[in-house]
Amino acid sequence: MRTPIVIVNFKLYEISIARALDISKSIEQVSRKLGVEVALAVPATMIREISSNVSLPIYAQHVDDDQLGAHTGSITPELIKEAGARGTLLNHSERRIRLDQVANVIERLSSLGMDSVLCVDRRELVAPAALMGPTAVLVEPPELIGSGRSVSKVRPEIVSESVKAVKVNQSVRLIVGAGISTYEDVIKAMELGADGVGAASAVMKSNSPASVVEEFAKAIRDRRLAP
Ligand SMILES: O=C(CO)COP(=O)(O)O
Repeated sequence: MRTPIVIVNFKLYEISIARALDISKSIEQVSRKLGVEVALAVPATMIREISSNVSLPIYAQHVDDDQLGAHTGSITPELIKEAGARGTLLNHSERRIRLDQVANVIERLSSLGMDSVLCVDRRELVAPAALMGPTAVLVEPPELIGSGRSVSKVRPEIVSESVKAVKVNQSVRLIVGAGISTYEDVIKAMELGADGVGAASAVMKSNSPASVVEEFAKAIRDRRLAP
């Protein structure tokens, strides 16, 4: 995973693959223009089409720990890799997995050379999550998700304390999300030491998703250029 990074979680805000592909291509142009890494977490049914047409890292939004065999409806690390994904969100507050499966799924993803973004809902879980060795920990207080009130603005201590906590494992990045909506939200997160931001509704509910991502990317670029 290249950081700093913007992870756009499409969630279920778009069900048309054609429209999701248009959004992805326009975000790809922004990423290229500003030289800022952007990953897209898309519904599993869209991974193949979008990863085949967009050079950005495409992530799944969830994977199961099921093994090959008699399992119905499972989405596994092997399946999303076959579809062209470079990684996945894991244990998102809207799609939890059993805690006893997290370490094994991270190991399976790592053995496939895939990124794992392990989601936690509070700063106290950042250190234990980092010790499981994911690529990144994404901390998102559920009460702020979809609120338009950003964690970096209304709960900056969650960001600063998570930045400290993640250092128990030097190889793990710290990404923050929930309510991230503006240039200022992103630059504040970066100033507090985050390696990136995760966002969904501000991007996907906008009439111009790429324009919102452009503001986020400008904040990351400007922070990088700051003395
Ligand atoms: O869940 C999130 C990203 O995974 C954050 O959602 P919002 O950006 O809509 O607050």
